[in-house]
Amino acid sequence: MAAILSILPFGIIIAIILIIIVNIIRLFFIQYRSYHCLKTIPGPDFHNPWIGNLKLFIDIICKPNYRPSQGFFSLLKDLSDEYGSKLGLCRVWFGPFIPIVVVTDANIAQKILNSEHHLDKATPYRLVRFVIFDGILTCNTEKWRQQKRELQPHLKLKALHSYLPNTKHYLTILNEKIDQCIKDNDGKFMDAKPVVSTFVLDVLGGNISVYILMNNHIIFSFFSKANFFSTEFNSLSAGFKEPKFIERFERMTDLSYVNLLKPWTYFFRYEWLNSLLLFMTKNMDNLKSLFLILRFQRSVREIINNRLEKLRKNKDEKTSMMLDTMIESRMNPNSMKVLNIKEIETHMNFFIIGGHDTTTTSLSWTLYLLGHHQQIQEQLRDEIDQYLDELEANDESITLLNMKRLKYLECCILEALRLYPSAPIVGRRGRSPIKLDNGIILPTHVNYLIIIAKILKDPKYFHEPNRFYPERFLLNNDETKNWFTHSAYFPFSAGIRMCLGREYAMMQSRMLFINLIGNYSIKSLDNYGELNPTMNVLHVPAHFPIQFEHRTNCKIRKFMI
Ligand code: HEM
Repeated sequence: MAAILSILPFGIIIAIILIIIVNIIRLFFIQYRSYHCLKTIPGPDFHNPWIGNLKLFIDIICKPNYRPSQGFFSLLKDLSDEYGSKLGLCRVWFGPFIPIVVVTDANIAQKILNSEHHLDKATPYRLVRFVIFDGILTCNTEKWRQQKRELQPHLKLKALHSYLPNTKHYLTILNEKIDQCIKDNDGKFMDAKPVVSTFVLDVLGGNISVYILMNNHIIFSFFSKANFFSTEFNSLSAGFKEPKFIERFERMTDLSYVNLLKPWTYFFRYEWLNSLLLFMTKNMDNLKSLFLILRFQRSVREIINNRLEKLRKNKDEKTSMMLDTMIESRMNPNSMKVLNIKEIETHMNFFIIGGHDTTTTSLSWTLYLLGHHQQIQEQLRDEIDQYLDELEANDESITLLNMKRLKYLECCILEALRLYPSAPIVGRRGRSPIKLDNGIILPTHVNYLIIIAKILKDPKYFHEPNRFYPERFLLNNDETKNWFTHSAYFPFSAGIRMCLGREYAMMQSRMLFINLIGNYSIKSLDNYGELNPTMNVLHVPAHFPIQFEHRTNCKIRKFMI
């Protein structure tokens, strides 16, 4: 016994060394195999697979005053322009461990997105985990199935119905603010983005947790309780002032791209520590951003805990809203799955951040385009007026179902998303090889970055791809059939891991534009085409000056009550 004990430490050391050696050999083997397969795909030259094209990326990130994520994405776009036009894909060896295949062909994209073995997210998604944790957007397949089951009910049609009164409530406040601006400043706003962004944020906060709507006043909303960073919430009441954490999130996700260049970050999973190191080394202001995010996360936790306490004391206060439903799973002994505080927090974080940025981007660009295309705005106005007349004649109110009658409105929103997709790139990682129609085999463990933004403007599928032309969705000709058959229009991604919030986003967009176009005529005050959209993790929202003018005889207001 004593002899065994004396050699035990030695045995453990040998075992650890063996595990390391086996893993290195395994990695080497995977690397070699991937290298061999990917050699056939066009892409920039490199001399060995351990370093690959890393230098290309380092050059970008080391450029002074350059935004890392912007550089990263424009490099991918440039590479696909240079090498990807023939096959619709190119490879870049993002050494030492990440071969990346950049996809710009609709058919290949669909093949990957619809494959059961390609549900894992690409490695770069890990970089934003320190902000939104290992939530539904970034987690791997096994965890994702569970998270989807938990989140899906809150984004289904039944839940969306219950979100309508809250959305109407915030639209009324939005109108009051715009009316005030018409009185004080001729209806001119220097920047349209905060107008949209604060509305989206308040509605999201309300939809998570509004539970009493009394005399048309919301008594409890996630944000009004949050008091995030002493910024007044609701943000609409604060006069279109965006809370600080929104801007900080943008800056931090941007900077986190620098982590992509540190191979150890792929193994070392404590994202927050990686981030702390990164932000500390950059500058104090970035460090402040990090602490702001941590405070945001702490506030979210506090709200959940307080609400839990309250519901424990009085179960009858429970509503059907997202936060309460999740909390209830903790108190109900018959629950299929008991969510812990961390899991609820992860869902809340994702809902706020994921739901806010994407929708704000899409709405701000739609507004921008409508403000520059008066004829299209006119046509939309006619459709909305006719819809409101019908509602009035039939004594109906605005509902999810009847809003879908507004076909031209839907076309405008979809066309704006085609030109400026909120999520311009999606990424996947393969658990098995995939064989393309042209015989090329893409090996396991490859990261795919699918440039949706480029596919949505592919002239093969979209005639005059840079034109804002909502009617293209109504046509029934060869062009439409072509992109429909090839599923070339997918701004919400595709396959079973596509956007869960699509209907939610469409509802919010429809409501906003029925209200804005119904109430005002809108003019974008900059020169069309001068606004240069930057591609980031998300497309950057449109910042542009805008002017609202009252319409005469508008009927919309009585439908917002
Ligand atoms: C115009 C607005 C939006 C656009 C264009 C959009 C687009 C997308 C895209 C492209 C993805 C796939 C990302 C990937 O595969 O990496 C995605 C995922 C997702 N989106 Fe959205 N989104 C929008 C709004 C929203 C909103 C408002 C919510 C919820 C409040 C939401 C919830 C989700 C969820 C839960 C996922 C993850 C789905 C999964 O992995 O199963 N989205 N979205």
